[in-house]
This record gives sequence, structure tokens and C-alpha cells, in this order.
Amino acid sequence: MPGHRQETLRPSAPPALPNAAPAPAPAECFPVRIGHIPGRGRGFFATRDIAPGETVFRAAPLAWAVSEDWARNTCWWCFAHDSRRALPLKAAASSGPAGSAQHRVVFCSAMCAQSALKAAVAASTADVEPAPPALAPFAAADFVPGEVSDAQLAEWISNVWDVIVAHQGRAAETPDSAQRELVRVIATELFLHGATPVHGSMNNCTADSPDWTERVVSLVAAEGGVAPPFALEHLRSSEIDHVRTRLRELQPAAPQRVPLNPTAAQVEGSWWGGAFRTAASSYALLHSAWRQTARTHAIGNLTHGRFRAVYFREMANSFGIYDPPATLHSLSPEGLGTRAVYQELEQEYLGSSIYPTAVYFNHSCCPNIAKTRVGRSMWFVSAVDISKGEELFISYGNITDPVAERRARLKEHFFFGCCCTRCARESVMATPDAAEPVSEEA
Ligand SMILES: C[S@@+](CC[C@H](N)C(=O)[O-])C[C@H]1O[C@@H](n2cnc3c(N)ncnc32)[C@H](O)[C@@H]1O
Repeated sequence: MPGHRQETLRPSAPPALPNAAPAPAPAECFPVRIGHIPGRGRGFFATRDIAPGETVFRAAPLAWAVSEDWARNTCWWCFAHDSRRALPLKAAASSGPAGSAQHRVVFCSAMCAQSALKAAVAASTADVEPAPPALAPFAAADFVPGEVSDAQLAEWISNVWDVIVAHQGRAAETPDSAQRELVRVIATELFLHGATPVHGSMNNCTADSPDWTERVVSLVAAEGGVAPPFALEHLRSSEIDHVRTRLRELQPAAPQRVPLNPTAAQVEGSWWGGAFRTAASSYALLHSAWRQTARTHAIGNLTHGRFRAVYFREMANSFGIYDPPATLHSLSPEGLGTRAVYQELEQEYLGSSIYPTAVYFNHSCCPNIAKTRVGRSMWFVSAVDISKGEELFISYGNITDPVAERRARLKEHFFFGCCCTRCARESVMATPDAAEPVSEEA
């Protein structure tokens, strides 16, 4: 997943906040609802007219990781950052297994350290969701990956992981720093929420229920932005898209069958085994660190289901944590997401974080919402006048490139063909005779 770190839902649109931040709306009154749009899945819509500069949503993180470079200078809880000195309160120091870097957890104050501890305790008594119904099992002994449904592919992926876990240590790559960071996000999720059961269906990327999604968002509103652990379950997983893409890249010229229940030798030696190698190496790293920690702490079990559930959700749904947070004066509708604004602020990349309730903002290359970080929360602010019923869009990264490059990057990192109005317009202008069709926003 090289380059993924650069393509998280980062505040490339350094937006409009602090200096004279508008007072946040009471949590229950966020003017958003979740709707479903053909081709884009779920998205946020305005429930009333919104003026520029209004805070339309706020979210608290569920799991996160501070980057290796700034681990000593960044508070693990509130992301307060001081590049000139290490922060005073050291909670833990671990050398980690081979391939991992020395990593510290530091806090800027006793209050932050206490908040972290309180969150871990609170999560251990958190609400649990009922398990969704099991899917019908897959009947074939082998199959062609491109010809089966998502549910069937999900069953095969789970079988392959059973083999990977039973034969850990083989076929390992050395995780790079982006992978190690991702592993730390999953470790945080386990540390804070390890006691909450995770259902097998979490890895099914189509798992969704509008009722549950609404429930998560209203629960979060009631709690002032704090998502319950099961909110994670409602995020879109990119696992199936990811595996399909990797299989397409790896497969020999003619379509080949793969065994539904492979052996370890097949996972290791086959062309399709490569689709699992990077994630399996990250799992091996986390598993080894987890075994050491679990000896001394009563924490949840690490299963490959849980690992994959967070890993493939983080991949497509995380936000970058940047410092300093953006300020109001750098915002203009035209400037949203531009590299120039981004560089002007000289922001430091501090790490990445999952905000499970904020992932319903879809992407547009002409966004109407800017985002910024306020402490550990992500705030979403309107950049233009928005009418009741309009969809709310942020931008996933830089949007200054020509249409073909923007769309190729979104496809590579987020697995979707952008169907925003700007892409539709610019695709036609770029190649009027042979434009790739791009459907209009709903
Ligand atoms: C962070 S999620 C946004 C919420 C998502 N629509 C859902 O139902 O969970 C990102 C995913 O939404 C979809 N998406 C977001 N913006 C899109 C766009 N402009 N065009 C097409 N699909 C989009 C893609 O499937 C993408 O991987």
C-alpha cells in the first residue's frame, strides 16, 4: 500500500477555524443527515440552509497513531505538539519486535494521561451490537476470482487468513514506517476497545444498515462526538476492493482458478498469495508485539478478523493529523485542497486517526466543506452557502491536478472513480470526443 500515507483524508483543505472560531453547534443540532446515493454509497446531506463558516459537524477519534518521527513531541491524547522538546509524561517505552522502531507514548499533561486511562476503562463496559445474520457458505472447491460475488470472495479471504495465522512467520516482508503506523492504529483500537466483540461480517465491505448508521450518528451526537466502539463496524472496508485490485495486478494473462481452501504452501508459493503478503507482515508484527503486551495486561484478543477489520478500514477512512491546524484566513472556496495553501501553512504530519462518524463525507474535487483539527477532534466547516438537501463534500487530498491525474489517484488509493460535477465537466473538456463517462452528482 505504498503512498497510502500521503492519500489519507488529510486536511489538504486547511480550513477555516480557530483564531475566531465560530461557537460549535450543540451536538444534537448538527445540520446533517445520512442519505444514500447510487454510485457513492452513504453521504452527509444538509438538513437546513447553511451559511459559510458554520461548523456542521465535529468528531472524536476512535483509534489513532502518532508518527514515529514525532512520538516524543506529540501528546498521545490531545495531539498537542512541541517540535523543540520532548513532552514530559512518558507512559510507555517499548523496543518492539524486529522491524519496528522504538516508540514512546507521551502526554502533555496529567489530565491527558488520565483521559486516556478513563477512555480505556469506559470502553471495556461499552455497548455491544447484535451479530448480523451469517452469509450462505460458498459451495465450490475452486473458482476464478473475477467471477464471484463479494460475499464469496470474503469467505475465501477469511480461509486464506486462517492459513496465514496458522503458519505465521513465513513469507514475511519487513513493514515500512507507513505499515508500522497502521499497526499502531490497530493496537490503539485493541487497547481502547479490545473487550468489545467484533463480528466476522466486519470484513464484508458491503455490510451496511441505514438504521444502524443513523443510530451510531445519533448516539455520537448525544455523547458529544464520542463514537461507541461498534461505530467502526459501519465504516466501509476496502478489503474486498483491495484484494480484487491486487489479484488483477498479479494474475497471469489467462484467468486462473484459485482453491477455496488453500494449503500453506499454496498461500506461500502461488501468484495470488502476493495479494496478502503486505497485510500479513503487518499482522505478524502486531501479533508479536501483542503477545508481549498481553502477558502483563488484561486486554482483548487479537484475531485476524479484528486486525483486518481495522486495517482495511483505516486504509480508506483515516484522516491525517496535521500541525499547526489550519486557520480561518487561509480558506476560500477556490483554495480548498490546493497544494499552495497546504505548503503555505508548512504543516507537520503528526500521524493518522479514525473518526468513524466523519467518514460519511464523500469526496468532491469542488468541495463545499473544509476540515481542521481542534485538539483531538476534527471539525467540519462550510466553505460556501449550502442549501437544505445538498450533499456535503470534503476533498480527499490535493485537487489541483488535471482531471485524469486526480481520478487516477482516487482510483488507486480509494478504489473509486470520482463522479463529482467538476470531474464530469473537465472530462468532457479534456477529451470531447472520447470522454470517459462520469455521472453527475445527485
Ligand atoms: C470515506 S468513504 C465515504 C462514505 C461512503 N460513501 C460510505 O458509504 O461509507 C469513501 C468511499 O465513498 C465512495 N466515494 C466517496 N466520494 C466519491 C465520489 N466522489 N465518487 C464516487 N464514490 C465516492 C467511495 O467508495 C470511497 O471509497
